Amino acid sequence: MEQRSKSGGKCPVMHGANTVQEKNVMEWWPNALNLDILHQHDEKTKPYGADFSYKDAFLSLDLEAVKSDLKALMTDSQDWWPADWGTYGGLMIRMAWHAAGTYRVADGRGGANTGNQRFAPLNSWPDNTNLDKARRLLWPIKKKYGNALSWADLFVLAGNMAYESMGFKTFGFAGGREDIWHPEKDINWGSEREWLGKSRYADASADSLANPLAAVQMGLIYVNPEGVDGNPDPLKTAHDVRTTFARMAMNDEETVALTAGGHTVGKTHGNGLEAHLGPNPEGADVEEQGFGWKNPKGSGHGADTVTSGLEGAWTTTPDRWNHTYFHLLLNHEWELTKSPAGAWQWEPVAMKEEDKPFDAHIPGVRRNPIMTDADMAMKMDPAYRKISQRFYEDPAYFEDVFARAWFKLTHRDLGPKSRYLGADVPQEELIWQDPVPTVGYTLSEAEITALKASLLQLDVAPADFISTAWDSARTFRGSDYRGGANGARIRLEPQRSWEGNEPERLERVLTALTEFQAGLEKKISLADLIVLAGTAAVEQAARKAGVSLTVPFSPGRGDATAEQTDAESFSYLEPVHDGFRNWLKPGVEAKAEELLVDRAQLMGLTAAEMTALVGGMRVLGTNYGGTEKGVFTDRVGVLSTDFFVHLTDMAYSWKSTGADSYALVDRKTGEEAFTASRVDLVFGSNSILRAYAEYYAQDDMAERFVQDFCRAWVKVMDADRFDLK
Ligand code: HEM
Repeated sequence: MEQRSKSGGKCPVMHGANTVQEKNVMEWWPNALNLDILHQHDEKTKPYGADFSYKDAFLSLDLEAVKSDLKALMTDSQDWWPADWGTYGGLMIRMAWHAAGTYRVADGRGGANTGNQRFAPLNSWPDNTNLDKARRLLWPIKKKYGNALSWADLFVLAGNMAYESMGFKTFGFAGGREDIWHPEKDINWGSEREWLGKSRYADASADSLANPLAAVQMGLIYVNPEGVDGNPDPLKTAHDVRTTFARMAMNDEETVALTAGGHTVGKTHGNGLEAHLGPNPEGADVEEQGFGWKNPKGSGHGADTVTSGLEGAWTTTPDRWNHTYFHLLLNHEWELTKSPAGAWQWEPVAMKEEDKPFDAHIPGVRRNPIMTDADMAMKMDPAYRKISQRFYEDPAYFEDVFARAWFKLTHRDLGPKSRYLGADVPQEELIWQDPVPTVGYTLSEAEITALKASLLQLDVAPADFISTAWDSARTFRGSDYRGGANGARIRLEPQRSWEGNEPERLERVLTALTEFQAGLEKKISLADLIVLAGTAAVEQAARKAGVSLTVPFSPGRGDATAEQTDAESFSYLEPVHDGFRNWLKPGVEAKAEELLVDRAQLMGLTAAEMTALVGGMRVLGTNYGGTEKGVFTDRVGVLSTDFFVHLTDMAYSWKSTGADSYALVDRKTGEEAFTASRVDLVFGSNSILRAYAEYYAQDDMAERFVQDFCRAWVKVMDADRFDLK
């Protein structure tokens, strides 16, 4: 940019960088479909080769050595960022909590699973102030253990070891979080262009926070510690806390436990003015080397630290695990005061000296403890108060609830237990892990072939087998590895009643498969049979297109029971659209093509795979409700490229025939040849999707298309088979 202005337009040769950074090509069309999200975290961004297995690398790690190094680090205070009371425990726990706390159950995105705190925007969120120091303190350990320990795993493990070094026994630790190498493009952090702008609640009394967002202001992990929009009022804050923690799948009890267990140790920092802090890491000068929030006051650290602007510790002994949080909160009167930085906080009206914590850096000096507005909510909100009282009276119970909630917080987006790695994985099976029983059988190729033939003899339309297998698998989302065909939860509530699963058709297919299962000598799970039947039908459709191939099938899925299924939590996986089966629930306002791409991203599909699957499903007769819309073929059930061929054929023109209704009109006769939905037309109108559609419409692509469709099919069916990976 500067180069061009300096040259005054005289020199036609651009010196230096030839790529223009300031404007992304697509910014000209702000409403264009974002297909980029399908290609994020491409192999090209990864510094190691495609054959690197983080799983193998992690399993080679001496976890006990890492843990003892981390414990030693907690009390090894560095002059460049001195530890409060000689321990980094509080700082490391806050870092782990902020890494995990971005998780939202609505779309499964965010969370601790990717190490995304290293990148913008999270590395520079106002709420993450000074966590750049926490990460840099960890660098020697990351450097020492290298690729065998991801940043993502290290963040969580550091939080655990912080607790252990301070005397709290954690519930366990599982590794397996693979780092990403650039920020996610798929996470909606909110549309604001201003940090800490107005609260996202249009009305504090209403539940108006748009899903999937789980923070009330841009740049916060959850709520404003000073109160809604910075106005202290613990009851209003309680409402914000309840909504936002529920977005992270935490109930009231877990919420109180987490807040209290978190604030049992460490402190807030506000010994100076936040306004004087330098730019955040992403915006800071090069000599800051990735650090941000340079603090001009005094030493800039230690006793002078400015983070949130609040100042003080919550408990009597914040350098170690203790049980004074509820004692101080519940047994004292608290009044509103301002920190040295001018932030609202609560301090006790009166308190015995020995109940007060020592200053973090000046020996022998005691300070008033403080509470944020959120802590006060734990006392003032009636439901939270009851829980706080119970925890106060039964510290062992509190410890158990907190240990479990901390484990859930930091492990939820790692997915089911089959993805957990390492010797510290807890034995106990937890309902939020969506457990699926393991099966003991194997199937030979001959057995699979025989089963497929018998399944196709059943009185079920092949398209119904395909739809059922698809519906059982399509709930999978790679954002938190939930959903999928494994477990056969499509036969349980709430899934079997979901509108998108066409309950009546589903019932028919399930009844046929259950009877078939009962007649088998070998016990085979329904989850396997659902996928196998769909796969057999796909193979048959391929054969009808003249392509004979065996679609790989990996047996080994289990059938989960209702007791193993958290029905409420599964309701988040309910589809409101399925662009593959050409369905948009009436009343859903989002653009169908955006929903399609979002779903494809969650399923881990590339744009080409998404295109192949849409094109294939259109000709297989799997449209929702058996509709004709988007079926551009007169040979339904043949895995042909007809959808693409007709879509790109200039013999037809398009016209709109109503809401989400279009027709393909024969230019010569003027007759409507096929009817279409908006999603169908997008494959002809969006330049990128059209490129894929044209690719498959080429004369020599029929066989290749069948192969691609089948590969993508297997990818979807096996998306949740972590046991195979
Ligand atoms: C209810 C919502 C919460 C609010 C509003 C809140 C707010 C805050 C604030 C303002 C700070 C001070 C940061 C600083 O100035 O250094 C802080 C620190 C801290 N928070 Fe929270 N927090 C919440 C929940 C949690 C949870 C769930 C945990 C962990 C389970 C947690 C763990 C910590 C820890 C350990 C610190 C101390 C950091 C240090 O010593 O440097 N907080 N929190």
